Amino acid sequence: MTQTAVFRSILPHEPIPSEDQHGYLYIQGAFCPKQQRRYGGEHQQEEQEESYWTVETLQTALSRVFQHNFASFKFPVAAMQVQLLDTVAPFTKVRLIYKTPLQALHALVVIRQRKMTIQHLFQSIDLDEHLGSRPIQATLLTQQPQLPDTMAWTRSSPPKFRRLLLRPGESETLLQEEREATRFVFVSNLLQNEHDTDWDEPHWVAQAIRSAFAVDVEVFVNYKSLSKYCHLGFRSAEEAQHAIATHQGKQVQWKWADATGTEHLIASGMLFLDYAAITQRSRRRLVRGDGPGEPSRSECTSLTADVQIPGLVLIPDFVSPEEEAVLLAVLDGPHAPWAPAQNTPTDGGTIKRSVQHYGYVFDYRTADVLRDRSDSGADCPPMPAVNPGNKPLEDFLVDNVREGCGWEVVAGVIERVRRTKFIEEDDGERSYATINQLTVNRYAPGEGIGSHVDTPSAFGDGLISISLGSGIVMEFNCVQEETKGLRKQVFLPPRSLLLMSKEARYSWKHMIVSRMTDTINGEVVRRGTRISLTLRTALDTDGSPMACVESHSFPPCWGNPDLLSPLATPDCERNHVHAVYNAIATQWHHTRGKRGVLWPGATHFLQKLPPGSVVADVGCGDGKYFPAIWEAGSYVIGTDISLPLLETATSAASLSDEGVPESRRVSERRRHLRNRPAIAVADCMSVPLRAGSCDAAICIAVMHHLSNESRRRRCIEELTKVCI
Ligand SMILES: O=C(O)CCC(=O)C(=O)O
Ligand SMILES: [Fe+2]
Repeated sequence: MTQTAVFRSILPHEPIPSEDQHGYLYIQGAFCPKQQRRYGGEHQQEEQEESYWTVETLQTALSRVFQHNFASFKFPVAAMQVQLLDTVAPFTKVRLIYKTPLQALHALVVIRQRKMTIQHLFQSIDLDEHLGSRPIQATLLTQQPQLPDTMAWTRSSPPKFRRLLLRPGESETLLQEEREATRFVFVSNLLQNEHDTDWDEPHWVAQAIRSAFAVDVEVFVNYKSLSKYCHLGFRSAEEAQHAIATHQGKQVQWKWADATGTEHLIASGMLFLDYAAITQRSRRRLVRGDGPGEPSRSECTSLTADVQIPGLVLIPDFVSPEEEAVLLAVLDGPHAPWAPAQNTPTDGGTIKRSVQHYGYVFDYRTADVLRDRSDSGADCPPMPAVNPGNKPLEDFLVDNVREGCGWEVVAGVIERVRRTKFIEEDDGERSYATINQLTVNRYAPGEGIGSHVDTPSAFGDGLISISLGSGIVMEFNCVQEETKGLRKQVFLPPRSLLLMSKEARYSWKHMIVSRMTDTINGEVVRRGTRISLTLRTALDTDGSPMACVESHSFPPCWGNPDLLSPLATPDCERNHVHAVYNAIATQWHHTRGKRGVLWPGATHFLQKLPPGSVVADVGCGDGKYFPAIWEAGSYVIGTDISLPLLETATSAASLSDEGVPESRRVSERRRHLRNRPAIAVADCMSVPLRAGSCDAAICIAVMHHLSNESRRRRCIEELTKVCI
């Protein structure tokens, strides 16, 4: 036995491994005397004394306590060895080694039942010190390796069972097969209703049941409600069948004698047994996260099926990887409408993470929704609206994902959420069609969100959070009086949807701890950037849902949606104009570029310009009009948003006269101009030429590519600007 041995805690339902040579108990508390404080007379001066306890003194004291049978204070189980696991004050961890696992179990039960404190322990050896008065925490340990996956239920989430009874519409053959295959058994008439106060120690009851059935059986008792039934998990279906065959209808009277010799009645009456199975939800649990040597360590491994907070639902893979990529590109892209930093202060300063609000602004200062969108700072972008035409929503999403139309995909995913029928315990199906507010949170590694309940008067029931990019652990803290302080962690995988409704929404605070890593399944995982979509129903002051303010105009931006900034390139232009020209630039030039026909009106206009004029050719493409400008005796400065197209204007093909009709050739006199045309990559929304620096501007076959009126107006303004 060395200090480096690996231990894991035994949960109440687990069998105590019979192969364990010894019994191990882990106890926790502050085993060091409190620093003594003396108050000096009138001046109330505080004088502190350093703790003089050392590892040796404590080791001696603890050994005296635990290695003797102190009948007087009813701690009759002497340990073989006492190991102090900490080497510095306040010495919180101690491991006791007993001769047998059963002895360790007895010691555990005594410590728990007597709610033993450290003060209590040391009184038995007349140690007059100021010691802690909080109950010691005791856990039974084993050196056995982890349980097989099928048995490794987490502490907070034992499986849920159902009786294997024939339900209307179900096949009898199927039921028979299920009964033959299950290793779980329902037992009733087993537990006493009238029990003494010492009775309900889980390990103790479990031990009694085990000795009646089989040592290796798992025992699942609902101790909270002290119901008269329990479930047993045998190692195989055959063992389960055997147990039913041998114990059905048996008259029993089981007692359990504790270490002091006191007998406790566990069961009396006629047993009834039946087949049981675990429910679908329980199957989805992850394996236990207890790390080696650290009993009861809370780890962030749980899915909602484990944490069992009523109203908490997690749907993995709610968005596809393709949808996620497109959503991240727009929501974290250059045109994402982040809220100005001054819009996001909390009491303690400015919140670190960036946020976007749609529909209604959530004001972190007042923890309320800004209901009047005409107020300054309340004019966030409207909710992205779907426009699927006659298409089913999912086809609309597939098409827009393929085309990379990100805002349409945001709108489609919101609509998918509104149409989702969530299965909630007790209530059956429920959907949240009234969703009218979206907050996008961007968490860089190390960023989080403080513990909160979303303001009940600001948002209705049903808070939805979709995780994109990195997964993260969300922590829930119970605020309900009876179970206050209960803490649960849920891992939110990327692309999952989390619903918080009812108890999970109103009686639990949620938070994301600001840190760089999460421990998932015992493994420390670095966080990446997480973008979350929080979808809620903003409420009016009378509690009714606010109107849904939505728009098909993308990209969304702050301010009046009718006055969309013309400077922002809409996705449809980016994807259907820019990307297309970039891709086809060379072919386009060959097939219709220089060799195509010029507009007669345009050539006429150019010829009428006074010689020596400077002409801006905005959206010049491959420079098709350059020769006509030069031949008219003018100079040209060409701009275009597509670099590949501009490159064709200076390519070898452009410089050669091969295949170019006589009328389109550049004369010898103008050759020097052709060899180094003045060109620049530029957006026609912002032409980089000084106002009035040109004599004329042309903009040919461009305007129809601009997708809204404000952009077309803006382009014309730019053309006028360079000439006037
Ligand atoms: O990022 C999340 O998933 C949760 C955000 C949240 O709780 C909130 O914005 O109120
Ligand atoms: Fe929240």
